[in-house]
Amino acid sequence: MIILVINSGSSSLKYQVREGDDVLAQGLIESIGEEWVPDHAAAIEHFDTELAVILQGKTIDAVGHRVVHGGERFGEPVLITPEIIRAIERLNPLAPLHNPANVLGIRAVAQKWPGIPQVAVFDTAFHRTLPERAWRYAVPDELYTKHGIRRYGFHGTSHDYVTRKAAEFLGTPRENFNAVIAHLGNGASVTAVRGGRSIDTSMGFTPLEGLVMGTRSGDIDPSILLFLAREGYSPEDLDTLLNRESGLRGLAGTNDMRSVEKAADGGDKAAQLALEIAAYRLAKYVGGYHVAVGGAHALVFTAGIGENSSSFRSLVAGQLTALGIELDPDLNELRGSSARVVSTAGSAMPVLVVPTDEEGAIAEATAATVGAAAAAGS
Ligand SMILES: Nc1ncnc2c1ncn2[C@@H]1O[C@H](COP(=O)(O)OP(=O)(O)O)[C@@H](O)[C@H]1O
Ligand SMILES: CC(=O)OP(=O)(O)O
Ligand SMILES: [Mg+2]
Repeated sequence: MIILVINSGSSSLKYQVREGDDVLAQGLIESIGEEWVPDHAAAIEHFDTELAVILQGKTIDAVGHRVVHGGERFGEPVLITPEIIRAIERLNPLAPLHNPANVLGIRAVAQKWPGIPQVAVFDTAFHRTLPERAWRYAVPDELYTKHGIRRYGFHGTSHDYVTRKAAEFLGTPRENFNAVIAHLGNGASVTAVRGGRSIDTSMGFTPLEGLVMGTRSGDIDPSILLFLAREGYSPEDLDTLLNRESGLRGLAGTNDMRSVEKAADGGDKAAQLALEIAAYRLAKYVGGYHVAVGGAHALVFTAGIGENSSSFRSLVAGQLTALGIELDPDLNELRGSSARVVSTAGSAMPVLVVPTDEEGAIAEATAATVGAAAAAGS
């Protein structure tokens, strides 16, 4: 089965064409909204020509989409229908950077290839096992019952995949595996895994809570919003401020970790402080989640920063000596595309780097969902 996987961001679209474990094509279209790629439909036209060459007459059997917010309704991957699109759209306000783009991607595919089965795979799904003490905010009940205000958690496809790979790598049955998983990309989140399931995670009602991210503030005192609102900031101003102008960008002027590290190496004090704050905040979560899972068997780094930045891993580990965590400087510098240990033999728990593969996991889920629907229909 040939599957096209689409991960639509607000201004970019990542795609992969997979046949089983083979990646036949992949790409990234940036600057959607600019003149040369006005919208997501135009982005699809961009890679359609390339697809025709690669597929050589074969056709795509199904399309799998990463959908960031599934709310309380969506757990398992679902076959997309017009009703499902509307339900995803109703969740737009909860993931303003992500869900509207996801819907645009789905509609663009439906328009381009009418009738092709499309599947939505939700970032929130893996966190449906959170116990209530972790997903409840300490606010009056009607905020939950009326507005659905609770912790949902995100990056679930990645946390789930990385949990499976890490357990396999260590030879631990998943159901006995406790770990702290740090997904550090443009968006960043950390998950407490107990018995192979998510029991707590740093992102909350939206992907804004938790760690310092590329452009997002992560945790702040909510009174700051009230204060700024009284100073005349509108809801849109606050949204832009915290979702797009904060995090590494707010502290150091850029959301790209490579640029922050380069500036810090060159002596830029703001960049050095940004790294320190981001590492410190993550280390505090790791300590908390080590307690939450009843003793982690591993600390796992993944995604763009987690997989590639040895210096950020080292900054974080430097804050975790109280847990007996110790990185091996040589192993930490080694690069690789498969799971590996970066800690010393004497470290109280292994520190792993496990490359994530959200697209592979989405392709697998898409094939399974389409297969099951076909079996049910025949
Ligand atoms: N070699 C590297 N060293 C440090 N940071 C890196 C490196 N490669 C990628 N990154 C960082 O990873 C982040 C992007 O991660 P990624 O997982 O691709 O994000 P997303 O999927 O959310 O767009 C960026 O901040 C980028 O600078
Ligand atoms: C949910 C989220 O933050 O996703 P991303 O890291 O792709 O922005
Ligand atoms: Mg990502």
